[in-house]
Amino acid sequence: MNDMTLTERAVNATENKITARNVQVYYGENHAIKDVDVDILDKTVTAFIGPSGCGKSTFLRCLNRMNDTIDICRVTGEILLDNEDIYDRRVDPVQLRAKVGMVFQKPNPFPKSIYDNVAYGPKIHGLTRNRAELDETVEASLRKAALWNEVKDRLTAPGTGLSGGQQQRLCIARAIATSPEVLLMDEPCSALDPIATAQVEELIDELRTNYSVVIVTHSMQQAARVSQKTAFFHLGHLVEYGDTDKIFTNPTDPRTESYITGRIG
Ligand SMILES: Nc1ncnc2c1ncn2[C@@H]1O[C@H](COP(=O)(O)OP(=O)(O)OP(=O)(O)O)[C@@H](O)[C@H]1O
Repeated sequence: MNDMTLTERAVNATENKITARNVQVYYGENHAIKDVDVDILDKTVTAFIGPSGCGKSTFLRCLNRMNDTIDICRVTGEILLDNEDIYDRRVDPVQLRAKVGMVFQKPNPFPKSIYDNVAYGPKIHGLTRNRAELDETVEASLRKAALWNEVKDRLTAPGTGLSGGQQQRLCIARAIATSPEVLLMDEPCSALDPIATAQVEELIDELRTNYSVVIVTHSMQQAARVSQKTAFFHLGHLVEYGDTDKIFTNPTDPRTESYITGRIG
């Protein structure tokens, strides 16, 4: 894969998918996210970068309320998905997470067959009416995750028997199967070899045709390759957010410059 091909493609979306205003996150006394305002665009890949511990994963988890599962974590401020407050008490977090899917650092397929891994979400959310529809959803999701050709003859084999890169694409297929609008990816390539990483990066670029994708990455090269927008976090603050090309070639804030030139982080 040519490093430049992905970033050269023009940003084709300007609509906001997620709007965050004045977001604060606390773990007990630790104020981990401070005054974050950001607009995440639809049909765009947004990269969150910054030194270890700056709050990238914490803020990512705010976007589908995964922080709800951490007892000591408290989130304040406003996060809107299509102008609706995702922290409104009427919002069911399980339904929200079907709309705002997540892929984790380490591939984590369920100890089930390849088919059942992908069918799980549509089944629990009642998205298909019969087996034929479920089969279609499973196939379409595996195709979108660029995995179908590799697994179509062994759908009943365990998902955990696939290679690391295939497992990660299976997890992406599982996330896609509930027809999400946003995909959150927390360092999705950190456990993968360079070939599997290139495949997943290629896939991320394809996914933005249909989804808003937000990716946390430690790799600035990866952020430059896959994203159109980049947010740089430092000590819990969102220091700078803008076009990826601008952030990497002509950042406004000296802290961003120090990070991308390797002086901090
Ligand atoms: N489950 C948790 N319980 C308590 N504190 C946490 C928890 N998760 C994160 N933190 C704290 O929140 C701050 C931000 O951590 P976070 O993992 O979001 O940063 P990060 O930028 O994603 O780091 P890394 O790049 O190392 O993954 C840190 O001070 C961290 O110790």
